[in-house]
Amino acid sequence: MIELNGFGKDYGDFTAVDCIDMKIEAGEVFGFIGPNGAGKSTSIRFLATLLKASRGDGTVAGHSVSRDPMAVRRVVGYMPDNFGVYDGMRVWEFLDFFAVAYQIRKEARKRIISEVLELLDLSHKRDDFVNGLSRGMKQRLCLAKTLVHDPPVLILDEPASGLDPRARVEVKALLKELRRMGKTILISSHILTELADCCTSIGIIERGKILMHGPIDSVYRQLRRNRVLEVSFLENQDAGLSILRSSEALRSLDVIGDKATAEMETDDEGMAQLLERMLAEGVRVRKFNDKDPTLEDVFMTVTKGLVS
Ligand SMILES: Nc1ncnc2c1ncn2[C@@H]1O[C@H](COP(=O)(O)OP(=O)(O)OP(=O)(O)O)[C@@H](O)[C@H]1O
Repeated sequence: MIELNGFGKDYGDFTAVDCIDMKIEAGEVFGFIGPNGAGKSTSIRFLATLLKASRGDGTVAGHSVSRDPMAVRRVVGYMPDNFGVYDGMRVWEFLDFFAVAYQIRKEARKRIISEVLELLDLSHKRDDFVNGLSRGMKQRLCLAKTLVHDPPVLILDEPASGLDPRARVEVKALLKELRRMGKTILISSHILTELADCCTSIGIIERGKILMHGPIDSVYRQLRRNRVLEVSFLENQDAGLSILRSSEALRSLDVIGDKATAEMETDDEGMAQLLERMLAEGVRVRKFNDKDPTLEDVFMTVTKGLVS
């Protein structure tokens, strides 16, 4: 649904984005992550047809971004990182303004505006002035305006930045709802825990280069040579620890009270055999947990923190 093919962007002598390839399938929620200045907004603004490529191209729903930007605009709802809302306009007028820009007929506009206001939980603010809304509400209104032409693709640049925790949870719930409605969503965020909950795939960019991208599970798996095992012992802890220590897969071991945290270089089969051995030798365990890495772990492993 969204592709970048050798896309690159220079600002004068400076290469902001090198030459990147990226593919996002229909129905995905793709988290685009990277340190400050990595090239996320540049790539996003190109896909939203607001910036010309220095090299390469991209497609959205099969339309070339460089050659057919008008077709791309019809299928994309774009929310910029620094959104502006027009003062002196009421909420419904703001949405009507965008609906007119998308050439939606007058009869349909009223219905569509009511629907998006309801979806974004802003119906009660319909006649309020935009500049009187809280930041969270303005952000929701901005998301509402990306939906008025019912685009299959949403490109959202930091939609939850500056929001309080409750408003963030609401944005997350909204993303899930939009995914359920069949939208393909590209979202950039610094808040990794936020993305981990709702993304199906991710791309990590640093210094204008894609370091890794794909379905979130496969990204985790690729980084999972060493896994972290957490064991809590109920009985025969010494036997359990000596089984761990004698394992060739063991890379490090921390023991606090009845809990052991072991870094193991092994696969699923190796983990299963370890548990079988413990049980066979009379070790009783309360917890045997093969701890999943977090998106933060992935991010810290993949990026070098070279951009600031
Ligand atoms: N108009 C411009 N002129 C010159 N340099 C620019 C311009 N826009 C962006 N850059 C530079 O290009 C690089 C990539 O910027 P971009 O905004 O794409 O990064 P980002 O990953 O979105 O960062 P952030 O997370 O801080 O928003 C940065 O070094 C930035 O300073």
